[in-house]
Amino acid sequence: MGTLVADGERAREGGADRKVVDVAVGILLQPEGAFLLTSRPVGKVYEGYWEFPGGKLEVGETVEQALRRELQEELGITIGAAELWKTQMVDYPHALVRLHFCKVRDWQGDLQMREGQSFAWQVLPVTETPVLPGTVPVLAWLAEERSFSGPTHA
Ligand SMILES: Nc1nc2c([nH]c(=O)n2[C@H]2C[C@H](O)[C@@H](COP(=O)(O)OP(=O)(O)OP(=O)(O)O)O2)c(=O)[nH]1
Repeated sequence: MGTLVADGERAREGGADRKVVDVAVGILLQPEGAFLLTSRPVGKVYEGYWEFPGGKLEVGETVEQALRRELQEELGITIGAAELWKTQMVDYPHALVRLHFCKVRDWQGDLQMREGQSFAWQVLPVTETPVLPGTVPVLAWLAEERSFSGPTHA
């Protein structure tokens, strides 16, 4: 299971030089506050787990460019501005990832699950299960922002 890495902490597993994989993640927000979760496609690590859509940065890409490409590829939508909100490192057995979470309020096109994912517009508490470990902190940040108390997910 993934372990959240605190700010300033260095991941020791696999040596100090363990490569960090940067990931751009989109929190698509409806005007009333519902947010989009998608399930990880068959064949990927953590298949079937629920997460915010996104993916790894390719060489030379900014977070915003990667997010725009990933959401086009995976969901068939074209996003407007992406506001970088929070960054979180997670140490998984398969990779050490740095997640760049961006809020997106503006996009064009109808949602298409191009990788066979499922999707759900959710509010707190999230009812879809299981939620990816690296997704859980976002729910806590949203809860704080919304003065929501109680469990953030089932
Ligand atoms: N998209 C996304 N990834 C997350 C979240 N939380 C979290 O820990 N991750 C991790 C899971 C993966 O290790 C990594 C994303 O990699 P990925 O395999 O989904 O990315 P990708 O679409 O570029 O994959 P691929 O082309 O290599 O198949 O980030 C989240 O909320 N959304």
